Amino acid sequence: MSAQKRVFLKVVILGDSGVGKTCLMNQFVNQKFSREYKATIGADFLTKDVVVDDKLVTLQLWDTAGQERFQSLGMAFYRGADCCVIVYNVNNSKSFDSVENWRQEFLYQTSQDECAFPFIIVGNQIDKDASKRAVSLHRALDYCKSKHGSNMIHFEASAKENTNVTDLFETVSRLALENESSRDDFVNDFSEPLLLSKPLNNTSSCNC
Ligand SMILES: Nc1nc2c(ncn2[C@@H]2O[C@H](COP(=O)(O)OP(=O)(O)OP(=O)(O)O)[C@@H](O)[C@H]2O)c(=O)[nH]1
Repeated sequence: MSAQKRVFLKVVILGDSGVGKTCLMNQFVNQKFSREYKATIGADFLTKDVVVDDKLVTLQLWDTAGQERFQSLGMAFYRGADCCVIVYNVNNSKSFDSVENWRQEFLYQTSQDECAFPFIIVGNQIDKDASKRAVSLHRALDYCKSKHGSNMIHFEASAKENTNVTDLFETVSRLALENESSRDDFVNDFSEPLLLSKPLNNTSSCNC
């Protein structure tokens, strides 16, 4: 197979402990879900080859620790990100309250332009009983709208039931690609990419 130019994109996934960051990433990359909770220590990454609008892309997805005692280790990996995903659990109000703290911490650590840098906010675990809901879609959209001038998109998802996970990472890929400017591209062999060429849908909000 002939070598094609490949774009290398870095995505950082943040959010409180237990919201499902690892599970979302595993569902997208390995099509697997585990009920077992194993805390991420520092940060860990997986890669996935995708095609976005005829461009070959290697996504490097960094899963960072939500647990406070491991967080400072993970911050070292924020640098060079092309997109940031912040996850909360729709059944846990505190995890939603933390979203803005994660965003501010990321902006502080990376000195990114608050208006230009792309953030994707994800309400995970929507598969659980509706009576357990603590964060309504309305509340989440209001938060996004309140960040006037920011490049922010909101999704709801379930890593367990694989709801919206592909659409979520398709949007991540597109936003990261748009944002990518000064990062290194490289030429590499290309094998079995996931084709991401259909129009975006299932985005529940708001490019503020
Ligand atoms: N019902 C349900 N459970 C989920 C979902 N996503 C994750 N979980 C469960 O939530 C727990 C925590 O998931 P993780 O993906 O490890 O959470 P994390 O955000 O990576 O946690 P840290 O590594 O501590 O930052 C696990 O027991 C998962 O099985 C989901 O969409 N639905």
